[in-house]
Amino acid sequence: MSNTVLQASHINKYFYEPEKFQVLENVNFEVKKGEFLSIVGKSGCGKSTLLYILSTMDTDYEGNLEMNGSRLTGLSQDRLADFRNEHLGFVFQFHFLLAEFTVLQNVMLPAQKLGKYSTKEIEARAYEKLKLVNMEDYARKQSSKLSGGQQQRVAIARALINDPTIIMGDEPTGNLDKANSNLVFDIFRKISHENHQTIITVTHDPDFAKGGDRIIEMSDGKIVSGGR
Ligand SMILES: Nc1ncnc2c1ncn2[C@@H]1O[C@H](COP(=O)(O)OP(=O)(O)OP(=O)(O)O)[C@@H](O)[C@H]1O
Repeated sequence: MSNTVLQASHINKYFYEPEKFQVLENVNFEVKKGEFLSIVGKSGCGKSTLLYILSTMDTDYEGNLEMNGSRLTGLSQDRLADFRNEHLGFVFQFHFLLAEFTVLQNVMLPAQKLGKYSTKEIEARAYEKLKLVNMEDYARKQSSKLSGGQQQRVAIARALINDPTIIMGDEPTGNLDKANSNLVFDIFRKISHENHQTIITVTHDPDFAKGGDRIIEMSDGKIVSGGR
C-alpha cells in the first residue's frame, strides 16, 4: 500500500502580469506520511507559488492534486476550506498571531472554527500543544508581549491544534536567530518522527533543509533534484 499523502501531477502555472509567463512547468510532486520535506531554490524560482497550490489556496493551475488518493483539484472553495481546516496546518515567516488575544486564545482559534470539539476539550488540546512547544507557562499572556521566537512557537502550537495531516511552512525560520531556528527545527522533527505528521517547508535556511528527510530543489519553475 502506498503511504503517499499528497501528490501533484503535471502542474503548470502561469502569471499574466505584466505579461504571460510560465512560473511552474510540469511539476510532479509527492510526499509520504511522516516525511519532513524542504523545498529550496533561488529567489523567484517558484517555491511559494508551488506551496500555495499544494495548500489548495491557489486553484488557478493546470494539473492534478490529490490527498490520500482523493482528488482536490476541482473541489468548490467551501469544500477546500473545510479540507484545509481539517488536514492542514500553516506556519509562516511572520506568525500572524492576534496581538490583543492571549496565547491560549490564539492557539484555540482554529479548533473553534472547526467546530468538532467542546470548549473544554479545545482548551485541553491547546495546553497539550503549548506543552509540545514548551510554551505552556505563557498560556495566559497577551501574545504581543512575547519575543519573536516565542511567538513563532505559539504559531506552531496553533498550526497543530487540529492534528493536521500536513504542516506547511513558508520560511518558518526566516525571521528567527539561530537558537530559535534550532528550536523550531526540533519541534518539526519531533512532529514528523513521533506523530508521523508530514512537513513541507519552503526555506532558505540550509541547515533546516539538511536536517529533514528530503530536499526538493527547484530552478526556473521546475524540480531539478529530489523529486521521485
Ligand atoms: N501574483 C503574481 N503575479 C505575477 N507574478 C508573480 C506573482 N507572484 C509571484 N510572481 C512571480 O513568480 C515568480 C515565482 O515567485 P515565487 O514567490 O513563487 O518565488 P520563490 O521561489 O518563492 O521566491 P522567494 O524565495 O524570493 O520567496 C517570480 O518571478 C515572481 O516575481
